[in-house]
Amino acid sequence: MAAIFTTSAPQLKLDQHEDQQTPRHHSLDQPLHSTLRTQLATLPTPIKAPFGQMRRLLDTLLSNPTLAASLNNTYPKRGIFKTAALTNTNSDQKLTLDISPSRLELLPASLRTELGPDFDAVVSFFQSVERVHVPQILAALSQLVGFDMSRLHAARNLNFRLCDYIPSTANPDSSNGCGAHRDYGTFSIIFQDKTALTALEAEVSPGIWVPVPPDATVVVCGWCAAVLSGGEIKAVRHRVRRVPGVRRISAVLFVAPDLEVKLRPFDEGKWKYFSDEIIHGNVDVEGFKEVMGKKWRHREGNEDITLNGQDSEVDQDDDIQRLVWAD
Ligand SMILES: O=C(O)CCC(=O)C(=O)O
Ligand SMILES: [Fe+2]
Repeated sequence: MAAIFTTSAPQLKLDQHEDQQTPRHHSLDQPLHSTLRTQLATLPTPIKAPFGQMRRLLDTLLSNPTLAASLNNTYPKRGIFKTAALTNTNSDQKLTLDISPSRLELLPASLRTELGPDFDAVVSFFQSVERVHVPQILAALSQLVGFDMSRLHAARNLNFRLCDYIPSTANPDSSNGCGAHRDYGTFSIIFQDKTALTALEAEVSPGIWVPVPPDATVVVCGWCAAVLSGGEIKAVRHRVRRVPGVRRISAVLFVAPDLEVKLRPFDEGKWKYFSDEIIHGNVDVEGFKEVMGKKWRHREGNEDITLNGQDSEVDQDDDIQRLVWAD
């Protein structure tokens, strides 16, 4: 089913779904590039994620603050293992472990040894996903948008992230595992540990949230894909609902264009839908990541910001919409 433009809001809108029970992401018989166009796409035969080792690594870091501090000291600017949810009741109620390729290079060999085989298993899992699935998805996106996306993704602007939705956060009754957002980059591959009850949800039309099956490995496109494709690819809003007492782990590989890539639609015919900032080539990936980064770190409890004296989620999303789209 094709996506459509509307003239009043020059953003891709999903067609109304006849039956809102399931997100349109798991039609495995459709080629990947056609599902990426409007919704989440499912990877039919994903690499198996080592969730047992992931869980053990997260448990080790949580129960060993000295080890966690040594890890965080290798990247003092932001840290690696983030635990704001242990003390912040309003932020996303999850812990994260962010190990980008560049941060990995900063790890001393002795610390790597201390982190042990579980850490190694997690790193090699992400490296396999990068080797196998990233080219596959970039090829599908290239076919969809009609230009070679892989040449914009040569410098490994990636992040390997584990999310741990532990029950014992500062706000154990909260259902907010991960607040509604769009990812900043080109796409993210989300592996889930099959935990039922808690759910990753996608917004299939404004205000309509639909759970993704807990055993699906999904591809969610982000803002960079939406802009570069001239709105042909949708940046899907998603969130994670949490259930008290239930732990969920996910592993996410975020893929973004190289930092110096200008965020401007490849097809000039689409420029009219975008802001002056975008069409004049004033927004590059690095600058856009900086703006978005403040918002997601705020949502995750790792940075304080106020926007126009407020910090509501709606304002934050509106801000990005204003930066990207024409009035
Ligand atoms: O945990 C998940 O399933 C999704 C997490 C997510 O959307 C994110 O970290 O951007
Ligand atoms: Fe996300």
